[in-house]
Amino acid sequence: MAVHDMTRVNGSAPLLEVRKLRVSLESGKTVIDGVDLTIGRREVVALVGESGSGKSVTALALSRLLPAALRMTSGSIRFDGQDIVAKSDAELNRLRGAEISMLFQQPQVMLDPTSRVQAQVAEPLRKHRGLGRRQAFARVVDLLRSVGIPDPAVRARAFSYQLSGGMAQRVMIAAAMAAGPKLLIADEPTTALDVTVQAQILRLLKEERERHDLSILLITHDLSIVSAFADRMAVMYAGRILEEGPTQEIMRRPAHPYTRALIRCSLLVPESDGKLMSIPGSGSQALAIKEGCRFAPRCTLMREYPGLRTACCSREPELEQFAQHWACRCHATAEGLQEGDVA
Ligand SMILES: Nc1ncnc2c1ncn2[C@@H]1O[C@H](COP(=O)(O)OP(=O)(O)OP(=O)(O)O)[C@@H](O)[C@H]1O
Repeated sequence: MAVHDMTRVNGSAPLLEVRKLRVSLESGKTVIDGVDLTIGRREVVALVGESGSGKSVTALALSRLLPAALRMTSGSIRFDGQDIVAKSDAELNRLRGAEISMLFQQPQVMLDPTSRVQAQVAEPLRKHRGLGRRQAFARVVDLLRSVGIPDPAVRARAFSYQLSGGMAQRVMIAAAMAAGPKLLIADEPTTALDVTVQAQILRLLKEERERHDLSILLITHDLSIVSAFADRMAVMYAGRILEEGPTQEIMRRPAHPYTRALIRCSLLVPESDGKLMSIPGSGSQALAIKEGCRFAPRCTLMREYPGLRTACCSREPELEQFAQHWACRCHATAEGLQEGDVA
């Protein structure tokens, strides 16, 4: 049996390697339960899944920015040869913004309305690159120009409340890119924007990746964005990754019934009964399941193939390899794939 281990991506050592990450609430309740995640250099990896599945907590854990109520209880995080878990607060402070940057959903909320654009974009330049006021201003204007902001010297002196949502997100990207990070974690970066602006921002992120050899972890609910933008995707459910691999392969041949349901929901095409597809039940109770697959209570295969019940409900299925991607095997077994079809 192939073991889920991606120590190399496209033949080279990955930029980020997360192994068996666990995060719990102070009460002891586990919210991230053994996540493995690998991001190669210049690779875009999308993390998808329902609300509450643990995407944002995973992203925050990567640069050790968990809120006080949550703590990492085990696992390893290696970034560019560095052990993130062993780093001191001062070392993490130097890393964040310089080597790992973050981009969030609501740019107008994230920007300080009382401070000028130039101050906010210059902050990482002054902190991590030691630039003086004048040099930093010139660099800010260059950065604003590079993210497509017209009249950058004028906009640099504006306050962020004077910017549209799309412009504000461009400013956030300029600030995130200012110190030349290797990894950008983008948590729903286009969700608050209208669709035409969404496309512009995604195009800009693609350009940034090309220009700066950037790797991106993209968190999104939107599978059309994943399909257009991500090299690989990881599907998260109740604190675990259920399926992971090259985006186009998973979109064409999803193995896990949860992934299949997500893809069908995203198509917004009515089912045979005329209703739009939805996944019955909710994932909110799934973390409480101690044995077996967390998706089992909502799984259509479980109803169609009662023979699966013993296997799926008695132990958490391990991910196994199908062609180039990973998911649990019992679903393939249920669908009658022959031994030879499973790598
Ligand atoms: N500050 C916090 N305090 C307590 N629990 C939290 C906190 N932040 C997240 N959680 C819990 O951790 C789990 C994962 O939340 P997370 O925000 O990572 O989900 P998500 O997949 O990013 O959802 P969404 O798509 O809605 O942002 C949820 O059960 C959530 O309630």
